[in-house]
Amino acid sequence: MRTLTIEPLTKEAFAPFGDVIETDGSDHFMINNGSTMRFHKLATVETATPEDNAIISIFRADAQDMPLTVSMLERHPLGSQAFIPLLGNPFLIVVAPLGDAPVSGLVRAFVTNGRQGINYHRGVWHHPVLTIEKRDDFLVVDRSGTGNNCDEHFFKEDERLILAPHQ
Ligand SMILES: NC(=O)N[C@@H](O)C(=O)O
Ligand code: NI
Repeated sequence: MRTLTIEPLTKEAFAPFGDVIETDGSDHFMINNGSTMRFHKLATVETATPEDNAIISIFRADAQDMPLTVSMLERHPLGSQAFIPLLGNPFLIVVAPLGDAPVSGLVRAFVTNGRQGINYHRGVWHHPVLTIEKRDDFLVVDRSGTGNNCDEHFFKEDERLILAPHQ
């Protein structure tokens, strides 16, 4: 099984999968009579139909045992999904490009710097949220509506991957 190389998250590297929500290196303009910087439209919320809603939730996630065998990825075919850390901790991301199924050889892993969130574009394969801390909180912005919005793909045994952040 391939051990994933964990890359530092950058807008450029993550572009095939979605947006990086961060102030570093992001355009901004002043509002509120010059007292506030607005880092405007860092990402957009994708939905599928006019009846859909973009909703805001909080995920309180517990750490997975590491090293982790990545045996599955999921995607949301009807909308995007954003994770913004609430406690300033780095977290891990595992993604694969759009397609009918994730391709094991194209799976990539990233680690955030604690000041970054991400917005998975609609249909991008990703692992459910992966904390580094024992428990961590995320603001999550994603789509609510009718229909199935979560496809899961389970890798064959020889396609599984290893995520080993502490090695
Ligand atoms: N199921 C759910 O809401 N969470 C996943 O989509 C995830 O990416 O963590
Ligand atoms: Ni998800």
